[in-house]
Amino acid sequence: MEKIKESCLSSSPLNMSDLFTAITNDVVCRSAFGRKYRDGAIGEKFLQLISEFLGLLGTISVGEFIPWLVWINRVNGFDARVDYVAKELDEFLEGVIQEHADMENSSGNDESGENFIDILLKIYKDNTTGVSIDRDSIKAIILDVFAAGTDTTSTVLEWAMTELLRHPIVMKKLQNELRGILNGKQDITDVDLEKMHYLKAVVKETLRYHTPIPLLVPREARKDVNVMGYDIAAGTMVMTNAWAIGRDPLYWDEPEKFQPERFLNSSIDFKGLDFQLIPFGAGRRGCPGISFAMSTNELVLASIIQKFDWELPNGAKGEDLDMGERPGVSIHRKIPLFAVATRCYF
Ligand code: HEM
Repeated sequence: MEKIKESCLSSSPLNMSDLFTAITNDVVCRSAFGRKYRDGAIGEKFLQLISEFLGLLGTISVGEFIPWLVWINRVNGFDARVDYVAKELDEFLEGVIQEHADMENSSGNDESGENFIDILLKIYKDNTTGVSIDRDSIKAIILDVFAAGTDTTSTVLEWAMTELLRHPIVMKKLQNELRGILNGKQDITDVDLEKMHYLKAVVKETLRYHTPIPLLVPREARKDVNVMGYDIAAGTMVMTNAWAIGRDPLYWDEPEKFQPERFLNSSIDFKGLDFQLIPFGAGRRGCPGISFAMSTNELVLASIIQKFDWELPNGAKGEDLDMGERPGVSIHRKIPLFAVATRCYF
């Protein structure tokens, strides 16, 4: 907030895309690792590795689709990049785990400020719980949370802010709701968020209109099935186009318009039970991070929209914004979003 305030005082444009990436990195790092990993040589290396890792996840590997062409991955350097990133990330995560183990040894069994790694390490050491976990699994779980939770959440914030800047009436309506509920209060609580129905509708509409992972995560059919008249043989890789479902005119009125109002008097939710809106997938492998993601999205959006007025730089209009998308597992803006905080309310 201080950084935005500074830019507001000097009326300088802020790279909102970078800002949202930094916030979500910090939030997930503090929950998963117990501290931020942004500054210094280690932080820089970590961010660069994560970016490589996500890039590799989003790369189409020929061998995955045409198995006899798998040798191409060796020739074009894909396998070498995977090996390099796997080794470096493993070393990094080993270091993080060791740091926590050392801290615990030096400070006894202090429960204060316990984070995800501390809890996993406890399960690792404690064999009275009936649950066992090895060191590799700890590393895999932490990386899973980081990779699944950071990029996706910042994508939602980036597109939500883009749409708010393109739709000044929606922005004003949201600001009125937030300022009405908070009434000058600076800290936003869970109880406040519960009352913010328009905010929730804006986030839902962003998840529908800019589905962060458009093709979800591929699944494999375990047995022969028939879905809506289509035969799917056991072993077939199935991809779900959640983006297309979210824009299907059979289920949505004017699907190509960004209209949060459509969710105000509707019970449609994204928890995997209403199949016309499945940005988090569905079923037992559906996203376990929904609550974490929604709290982060709602809290960040509510804070920046309540505390500041926003405009596009150099008097640009919403319709001037480039809406191009960058390919990847989660779909970011092709060009970073810049905006100016024109007035500060704290
Ligand atoms: C807006 C943000 C997010 C979106 C759109 C999203 C979306 C998804 C999707 C589509 C899947 C695959 C579901 C399926 O195949 O049915 C998934 C899986 C997963 N997500 Fe999220 N996610 C988000 C945030 C998070 C966060 C914050 C975390 C953790 C803190 C998280 C952790 C995971 C994990 C661990 C899986 C794998 C689950 C499994 O394979 O059983 N996600 N997510």
